[in-house]
Parts: sequence; structure tokens; C-alpha cells
Amino acid sequence: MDPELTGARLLAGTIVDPAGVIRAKQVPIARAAAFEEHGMGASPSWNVFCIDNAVAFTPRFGVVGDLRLRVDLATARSLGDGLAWAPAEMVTQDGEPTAVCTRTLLGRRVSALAADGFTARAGGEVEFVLTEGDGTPRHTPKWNPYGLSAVLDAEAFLTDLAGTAEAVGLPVEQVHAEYGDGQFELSLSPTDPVTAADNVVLARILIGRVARRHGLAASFSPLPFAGGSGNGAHLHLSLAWQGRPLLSGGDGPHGLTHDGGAMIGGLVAGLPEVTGVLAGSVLSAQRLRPGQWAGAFACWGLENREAAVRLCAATPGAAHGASLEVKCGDPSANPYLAVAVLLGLAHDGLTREAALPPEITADPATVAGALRLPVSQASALRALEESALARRLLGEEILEALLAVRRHELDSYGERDLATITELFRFAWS
Ligand SMILES: NC(=O)CC[C@H](N)C(=O)O
Repeated sequence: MDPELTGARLLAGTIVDPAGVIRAKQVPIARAAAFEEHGMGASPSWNVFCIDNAVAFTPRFGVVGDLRLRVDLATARSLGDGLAWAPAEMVTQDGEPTAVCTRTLLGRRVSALAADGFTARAGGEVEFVLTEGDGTPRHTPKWNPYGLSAVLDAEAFLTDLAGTAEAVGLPVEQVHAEYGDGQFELSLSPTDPVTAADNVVLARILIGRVARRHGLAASFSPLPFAGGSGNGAHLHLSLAWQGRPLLSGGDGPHGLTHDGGAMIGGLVAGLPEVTGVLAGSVLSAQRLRPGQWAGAFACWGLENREAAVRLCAATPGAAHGASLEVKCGDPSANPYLAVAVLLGLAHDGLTREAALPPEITADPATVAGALRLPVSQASALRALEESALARRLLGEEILEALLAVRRHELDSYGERDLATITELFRFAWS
């Protein structure tokens, strides 16, 4: 038995589905080796489960057929109290990779970058709103953003979370109180892209687990309460070519290299086409608005918190120097897909030597001609469906599943009032 699994009794192997929901199969720990060797069965319809538990069947994803969820025990770890966790991949019954597995897709993107000499690093920011266990707002009379009072109010939860993260090896860089009542953000250290997405999943599991232990609940909805603050899922990205950072040490603006400019050019040009991947849920457009630090404009700028792409100066010890914070995504996105499409856009910019777009040095809402990302779920999905680039980056299978589940949300709930849908889906991604 792997020493990491000592004391564990049940092993959960997780995937994230195209709707952004973490799904799992569990085995008693004695069957961990079988979970790795043969995997556990899962219907192809796992890819078209919707946030309201409907199934958006498509020609490819129906009731017939079987896939296997397979874990890599080298990544498994005990979470304490008898539960262990490992990220899973979806393979065929013969153990071959599948085009619908989002973790596999991300691994392939990392390999494609490596084949051109690039290494990537990524790190997620995880925002959530803490509620009472029954989902009602917490009584937090003294809430203020970055306020210590908010931290003291949730101190037992936060210290328990920090201890659990440390014990489990989740690299937390910092935690702070955010703008919304009950809202916190936890930022994760940069690492290789697949581990970065795994870490986002693990962070959500730990946050949910510690919250339950304290009689609370954590919402990862893009908009937990109508009129409240949205939850973002910002991602920090950096690339190096043959060990040399793209975003630092160059002779372009702010030390960007020529390739760093092309990376930004690829991202800024492509974001409108992949907003349906990064922020495509029925609640996402309600968060992705100006004035929310949500990155609602397709532009970039040094430390510009309203731009979808914020160039962040290097912090001491950062392996790749400066990084890009892509702000427009939210927690309804599958983190493997989110990282994969962003690296895909960066790679596309590098391949076609995209020009660095003009920098936006003010709030883009005040800049004439600044381009908003799609302002509705319908327009985000239309742009995604029409994008040849998105089709190439995601593949037909994932695109079909993603559009099916999001169109179900749009058709079933797109006309409903915000108070109703925020309540209905407050814990859909928890
Ligand atoms: N401090 C912040 O960056 C806030 C982010 C914001 N909550 C979002 O939805 O993206």
C-alpha cells in the first residue's frame, strides 16, 4: 500500500464533467489497485449530465456503451478520516485514452507545447461564498473586503482549512476575505498545468469538506446570490521557451519578449470565442460584468484588474518571472478545459506570431472601442459553436457535450428571473 494511503478506507476517483460538476466513483481501499489497472465503469452520459440533473443526450452520448474511470495511484492521497482522493481519467474499456477526457486533453496540450520547446505553469484562484449549512446567508454584520473581521468571523473554518491543506499537500499561497458577504479567495501556487487543475479540484473538495465539518456550506456558483458578488476562477499562466520566460527579461513593454507578446495576442484574440468554455453557464454572464474585477473586456494591461488578461509583475522566486492572470473564467468551468483552452490560445498566438495588441492602461469601461466579452449565455455559446479555433482546441466530442449541457441550461432557465436561478443552482458546483 502506498504510504500516502495509510489509514484510508475509501478512495474517491474524480473527474470534472463539461458542466463543471465534480463527479466520482468510490472503491474500498483494498480495491485501489483495480481502480488503477482496470478502472471503474461509467456511462458515456456522464459527459452530458446537467446542473439540474437532467441528461442532455446527444448522438455520441447516449444510454448505450461504457467508459472506464481510471486513477493514477501515484497522485492519490489520504484526505484524513478514512477518505482518500485521486484524479481520474476517462478511458475506453480497453484502457485507451478518450477524446472526451478533459484531463487527457490538457495533458496533450502540455505535450504539444513541449514539442515546440515551451513549458507552462499555471495556478488557480478559488473563490467561494460561505453560507449556513442550509444555504442561507451567514449573519456577518461586520463583513468588509480584505477585512480582518471577516476572517475572525470564520476563523475556525479558515484555520481548519489551512491545516487540512497543509496535511494534504495542497499548496495554498494566501487566503483573504473578498467583496461579497461570506466570500473568500484562496490562491494556489503555480505548478505544471495538469497538477494546477487537479489542485483546483482538490481545493474545492477540501473547502466543501471543512465547511460541512463546521455546519456550513460553500457555494462555487458564478453568482451565489442575486445582487451579490460573483465567484471568479482566475488562472495565472506563464510560459518559458527552452527555459527562458516569455513574460520577463525581454525588450518589449514591461519586459515582455516577442513571444510573450504573441502569447498575449493569442489570448486576447481568442477569448471571445472561448468564453462559452470559461464562463458558459446560465449564471456566468450575470457575473462577467464591468466593475466587478471579473475581466469582462477582451484586452490586456499591466496590473489592470478590469482587463480579461492582467499582466502581473514577477513575485520573488517565481520560476517564470511575470505571469498573466486570466480573470474572465468562473467556477462553473471545468478547470482542465479552462487551462487547456487558455494554453491553446497562447500556443495559437505563438504559432502564428500574433502581434501584441495595444495595452489598455485605464478601466476599459472608459476606453472607446474596448471590446466586451459575450454579454449573454446565448451569445457566448453561439461564438463557441461558430469558432473553428475552439473546435480544434476542444475536439468534436467535448464541444458536442459542452454545448449540449449549456444549451439545456439556456433553454430551461435562460428566461427565469435571477433570484430563482441563483437559488436553484447555488450549490450546483459544490
Ligand atoms: N478581487 C477580485 O479579483 C474579485 C474577483 C471577482 N469576484 C470575480 O468574479 O472575478
